[in-house]
Amino acid sequence: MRKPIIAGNWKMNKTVEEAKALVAELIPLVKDAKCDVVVCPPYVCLPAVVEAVKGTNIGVGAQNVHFEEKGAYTGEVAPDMLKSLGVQYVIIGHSERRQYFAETDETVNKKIKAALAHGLTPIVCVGESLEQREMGITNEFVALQTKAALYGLDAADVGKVVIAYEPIWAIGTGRTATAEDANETIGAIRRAVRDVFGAMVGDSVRIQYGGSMNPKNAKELMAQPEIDGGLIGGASLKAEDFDKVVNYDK
Ligand SMILES: O=C(CO)COP(=O)(O)O
Repeated sequence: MRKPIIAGNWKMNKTVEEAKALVAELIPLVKDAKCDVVVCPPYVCLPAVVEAVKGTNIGVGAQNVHFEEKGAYTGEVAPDMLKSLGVQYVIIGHSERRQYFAETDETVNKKIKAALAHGLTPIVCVGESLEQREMGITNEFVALQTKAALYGLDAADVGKVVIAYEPIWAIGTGRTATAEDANETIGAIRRAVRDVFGAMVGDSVRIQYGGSMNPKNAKELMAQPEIDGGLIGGASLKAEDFDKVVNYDK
């Protein structure tokens, strides 16, 4: 059985004060959740959020990481820096980073390896554009992205990775993939993992859906056999909404 994992990607939202207030509201609401609960605030909020969630069931993730250990990389943050703060997860290869910040399959692969080497759990994002979906190449494209992201990893490490399937056209648009489409594409991602790393790893790797997932559609998406959780943008910015997604089963 794969334990569901629901993570909030706050993107570039919340000051430190706002982050503390949101987490304080969230802690009692999600304390009995059956899934793993993660929040991914901006870098500057990480110390305060890590401190605030101590002793609770909420894990903390960053939204990006550099692949080098240290050095002349102005503006970047190394895996060790996150680890020493008490951060457990890191989102890697979000489509916004691929689109606006020149993230490539190659840098995504390097970042995943660096994160794993430092004991951070990568949340690796893959997903097709609207054009690719309309061309009918969604499954091939996400399989390719997945194989490129995980290239050269040990099977044991792949088992620790979380994959997030986020169709680009569904992010922040209010358009969600139908539960069946999301399930089918996630099935294709799982087959890609199985092809390279074997059935055991393919069957155990957790794959989230992301893209306008919210209190209204969470239950239906989570009922799909291939969907092991969610990566939530807009609906993770309000405690009330994120609570309803995390507690989709109540
Ligand atoms: O990109 C996302 C999470 O990483 C999804 O964002 P929305 O939930 O706002 O569509």
